[in-house]
Amino acid sequence: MLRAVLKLCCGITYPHLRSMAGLQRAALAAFGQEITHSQSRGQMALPAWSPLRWTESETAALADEDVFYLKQGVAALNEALKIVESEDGWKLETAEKNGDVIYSKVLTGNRKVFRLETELNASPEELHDILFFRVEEMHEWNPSIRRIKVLKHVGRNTMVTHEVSSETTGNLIGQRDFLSVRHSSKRESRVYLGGAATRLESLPPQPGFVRAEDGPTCIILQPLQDRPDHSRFIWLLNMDVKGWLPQSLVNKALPRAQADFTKHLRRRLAAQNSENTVLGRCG
Ligand SMILES: CC(C)CCC[C@@H](C)[C@H]1CC[C@H]2[C@@H]3CC=C4C[C@@H](O)CC[C@]4(C)[C@H]3CC[C@]12C
Repeated sequence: MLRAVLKLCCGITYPHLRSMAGLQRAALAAFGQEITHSQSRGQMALPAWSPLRWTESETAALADEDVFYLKQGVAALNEALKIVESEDGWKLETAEKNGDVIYSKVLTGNRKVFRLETELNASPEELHDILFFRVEEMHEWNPSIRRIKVLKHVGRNTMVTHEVSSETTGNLIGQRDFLSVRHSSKRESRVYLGGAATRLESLPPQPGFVRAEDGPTCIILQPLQDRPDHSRFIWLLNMDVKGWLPQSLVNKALPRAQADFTKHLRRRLAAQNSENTVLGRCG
């Protein structure tokens, strides 16, 4: 099992590692083995971004099922990054006054995906906190979400979540539920969030709900060069909403849902910022 984790972490799945020269890769593999040894002897602190960064007990307790979700999460992030970083085939959908720009692209198999790019008034760390670690609070600031529940944690950076969208609020599509694996990773100053539809025996599709499939999807959070407390926000929406709906309706609703989500995220950040100002003044 440990070998599986090591193989996973040492780069078969991370694209920037896959493209490394042979010698570098060998060095990294050796480094990985060293880490695993030192870690099992409890000698070494790993950097914050490292996917190997689990406590000894967590690693030891990692069941095959956990490795499965971890692998799925990492693979989802990598696949989504490949799509979002591809250069050709993107078409401008909308450009808003607030800076949101949405592009779309049709993938093989006729799936249309959407890439929203904008700037947000928060650092990548703050957004990581709001969008990943505090994902269960999302319904409090986003009316398109009914509820989100974390069903399983694998370490700090991987989880299985159940999401239910709202039945109303500008949603042309109707209520859906999603079961997803979500994974986050930090490299240098960037934060990456990835996700994809997954399965969990204890939560099969629910009667009365259409289970949609999210992903492979990702969000990239990158600090602005001159303002590190602001972020460039790039979000790939890649969703199969399922059910019987005209494609033209779905293709209209998705970028709208994406713009809407970002609008509420902005409001959430503005509320937090004004709260900080008040607290700052009082303190
Ligand atoms: C169009 C209809 C069917 C759906 C509308 C609601 C959509 C936009 C909602 C439903 C569930 C939501 C996702 C739930 C959880 C996460 C994980 C988080 O780390 C980033 C945001 C992300 C990825 C949300 C993005 C927006 C989302 C996909």
